Amino acid sequence: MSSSPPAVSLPALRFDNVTKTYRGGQVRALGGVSFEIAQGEFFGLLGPNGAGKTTLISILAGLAKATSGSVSVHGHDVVGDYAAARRALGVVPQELVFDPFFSVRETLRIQSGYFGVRNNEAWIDELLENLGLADKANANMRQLSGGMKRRVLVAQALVHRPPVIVLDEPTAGVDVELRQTLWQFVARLNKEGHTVLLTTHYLEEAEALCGRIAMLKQGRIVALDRTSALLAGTASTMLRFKLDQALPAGLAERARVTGRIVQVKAHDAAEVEQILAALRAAGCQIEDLEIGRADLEDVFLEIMQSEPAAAEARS
Ligand SMILES: Nc1ncnc2c1ncn2[C@@H]1O[C@H](COP(=O)(O)OP(=O)(O)OP(=O)(O)O)[C@@H](O)[C@H]1O
Repeated sequence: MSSSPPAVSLPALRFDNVTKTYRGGQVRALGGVSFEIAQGEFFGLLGPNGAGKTTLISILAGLAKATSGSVSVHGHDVVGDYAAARRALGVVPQELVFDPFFSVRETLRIQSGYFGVRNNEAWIDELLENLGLADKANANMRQLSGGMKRRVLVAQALVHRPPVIVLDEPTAGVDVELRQTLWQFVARLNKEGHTVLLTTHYLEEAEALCGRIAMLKQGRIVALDRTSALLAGTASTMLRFKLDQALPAGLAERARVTGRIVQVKAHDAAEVEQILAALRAAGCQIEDLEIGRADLEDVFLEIMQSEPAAAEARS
């Protein structure tokens, strides 16, 4: 049996100066990533495409090897103590890979066997029920829609009741119903003490769910803080409106434009007035004006645009 100190004093996950290069050092996916996630946290890992999120999760799950540095799960090194580290983890991968010949229930039984868990039917039933899969238990994997397969991926990751749950973009391309079902269930597991590490491009989800967030850019952490602190640390007001014509010079370079929707940041009421005056002076006909608080997407864009990739983590 292990002689480690009581589990509660150990971080759930620890990344210590993790680097990863590909193609003989030509591609640097991770450039020295260090942070810890405490047991029971709901933690978000955000970053643009290619930032290194999946690489970090692959190293954590033992699917890729770090070029240098180390990663541990509840104190178990993912290389030196692979079996124990892997047992403590439930990883929901991005890609849907299944054996098409097994039914949903058989798939979950096989996965239980892989982790040496016997007599797991009650928990498998609970997973099927909570993930809206109960009526698909005997369906073959190849008969399921993409969204249903994704539910099975989640069930598969949780079959051995891991204390740490890792979700790599679990809601990419899935419908609203599954997102709600999934978040309800994951939030319940988190309340019951499971640690959750989530990567997502849906920043609204990260803002609603995660207590702390790290942002990766080009393989380095450029922000790491409580979600509330990240939100508080940015300009507090956003003007949002619709516009069918070009923005006047001076506003165009400060604005975020998505189709007809324009968003401009303002630091205070005087700046709001200046922006509206500039629009009026340029003869812009704006519609559906809203003045609201900056959200995580605004914070994310601000950090990604301003932080040099080589910046060290703020914690
Ligand atoms: N097997 C590989 N060979 C070469 N380069 C790779 C390999 N896997 C990843 N990379 C590179 O490493 C970097 C990080 O990729 P990674 O997939 O970890 O990013 P990500 O943050 O998960 O992106 P996304 O949001 O698109 O999933 C990218 O530049 C990518 O091209």
